[in-house]
Amino acid sequence: MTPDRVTLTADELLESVAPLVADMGAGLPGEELYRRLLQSLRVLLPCDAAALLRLEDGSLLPLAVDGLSRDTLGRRFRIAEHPRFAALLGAGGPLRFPSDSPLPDPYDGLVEGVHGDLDVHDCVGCPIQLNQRIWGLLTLDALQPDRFSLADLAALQLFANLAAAIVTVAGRIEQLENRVALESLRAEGFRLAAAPRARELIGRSAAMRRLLADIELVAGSELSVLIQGETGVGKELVAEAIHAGSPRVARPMISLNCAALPETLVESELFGHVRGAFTGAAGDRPGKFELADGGTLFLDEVGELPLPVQAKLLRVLQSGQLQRLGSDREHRVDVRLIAASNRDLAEEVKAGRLRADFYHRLSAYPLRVPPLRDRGRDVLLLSGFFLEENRSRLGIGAARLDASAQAALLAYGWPGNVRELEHLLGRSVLKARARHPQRPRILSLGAEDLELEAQPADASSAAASPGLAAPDGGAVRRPAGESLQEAVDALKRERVRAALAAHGFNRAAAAQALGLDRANLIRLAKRLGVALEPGKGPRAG
Ligand SMILES: Nc1ncnc2c1ncn2[C@@H]1O[C@H](COP(=O)(O)OP(=O)(O)OP(=O)(O)O)[C@@H](O)[C@H]1O
Repeated sequence: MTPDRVTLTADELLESVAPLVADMGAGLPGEELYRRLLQSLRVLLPCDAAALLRLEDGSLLPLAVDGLSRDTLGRRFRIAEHPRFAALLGAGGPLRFPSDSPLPDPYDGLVEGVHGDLDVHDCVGCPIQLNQRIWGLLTLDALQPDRFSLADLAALQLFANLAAAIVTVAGRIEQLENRVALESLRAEGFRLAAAPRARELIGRSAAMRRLLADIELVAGSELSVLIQGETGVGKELVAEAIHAGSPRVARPMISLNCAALPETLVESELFGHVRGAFTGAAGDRPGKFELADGGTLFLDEVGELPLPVQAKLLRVLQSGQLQRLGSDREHRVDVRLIAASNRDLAEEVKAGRLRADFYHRLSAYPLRVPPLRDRGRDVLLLSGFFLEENRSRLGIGAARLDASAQAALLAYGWPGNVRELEHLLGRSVLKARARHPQRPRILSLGAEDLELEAQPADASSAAASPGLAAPDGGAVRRPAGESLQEAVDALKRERVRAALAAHGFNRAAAAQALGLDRANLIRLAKRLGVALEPGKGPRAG
């Protein structure tokens, strides 16, 4: 709860603002400046929560929060769904929502230390203007009604102005650090505005920051990028981010999942065909390579490409020339390649399943996406992001994680990574809603709502192998003398068998339980010699 309020004096105002002005001159990073701004604001205007949000594409993105749960930082609040935010953005100045305001509070359930509904409270906010345009919002919430006065609104306006100055300073510092001239930033802005936006990569952990810095570095180059990492870590999102940050962004990124196609079709998908090239080729058709001309070709599950196709692909990459199947006409293509795999491709080369020359051509710039268990509290940010998406989709007033749920999410090993978290939260919100037909204003998820399985002690180290798709957490046996790869394969075999049996050999359901694509499961089962039908040998279908 907030301490008793004080009356604002000019001295107090000066005292809280002066250190901030000094911080601005000290070259601190933006995030730290924003955090200090909120802390000073809460000292001056005692309250239970404060937030700084940036306006982007019809949503508000929290940049810094104080007194709100950590997962708030991952949430994206769509303005159309939050009337208080809409009112604040339209207010032109500071605005107060009294405790009897009928408008739902976007922070319902998110104020730290409050476990039930946020029933009686006082809330103020103020738009932040930059270059005569609304840049974002500052908001304050107090659990006590009538906490804020008219004088407080004036102080809030002052802080909103200060926030605008801090945003400008932080932006300048970032530009200087990146040694990017303002003009080129502007040009970049126009270029990006014209192109479709990549999905956002949520995360602030050290591992994610390193990855984001790598993405930024390689995006502007023409190098081929090989993205490796376990299943569900976000490799496709990383590919999108590289394309979005590249000079090719105005041209398309064309994707092909090499595991999803039968071998006979892969070549025609990649290189196209002419009429009559094979049975069923009724007309001329360009391949993905031609469609990606001037842009980026993203080959997902690249380790699944058959060896002859690898050789052909390598020739096209080296010469920039291709022929559609059944044609001898040469087409020139200018394509940047990004490839991804959840297998350890160096191992695949050793095992003779991947051509070494092809591997080296792909991995001019190798990137490894860290597993979710190595991203610390990013789990909570991502949870906030997915909860907000589900809340919005299901028309729920508010969805939150209680302390037990947060602890359980942080303790879990995430063998299926971000995809597993996304699906788990989607399921949990749906089930929790069904359990509460009276529709409470705040749907609060506890650890028991999450249905997280207990982790074996060595699950995370076993899952650390990039070749391992999705162990579901059973016991792991390690016979003496077995190599790591053999042990991993044995574990995979056991998991795939168990999943198929548990789902009556329904491949789609088993694949989903393992966090894999159906086609991937089939390939994996074939490679491991696991029967895809009851009482039979391995067979694709
Ligand atoms: N950092 C992130 N922020 C937001 N969403 C994410 C993030 N990482 C992954 N996701 C989401 O998780 C899901 C899985 O991501 P994606 O398909 O990119 O994984 P992948 O590594 O390519 O998986 P696979 O190896 O199985 O193909 C997607 O819905 C994606 O949007």
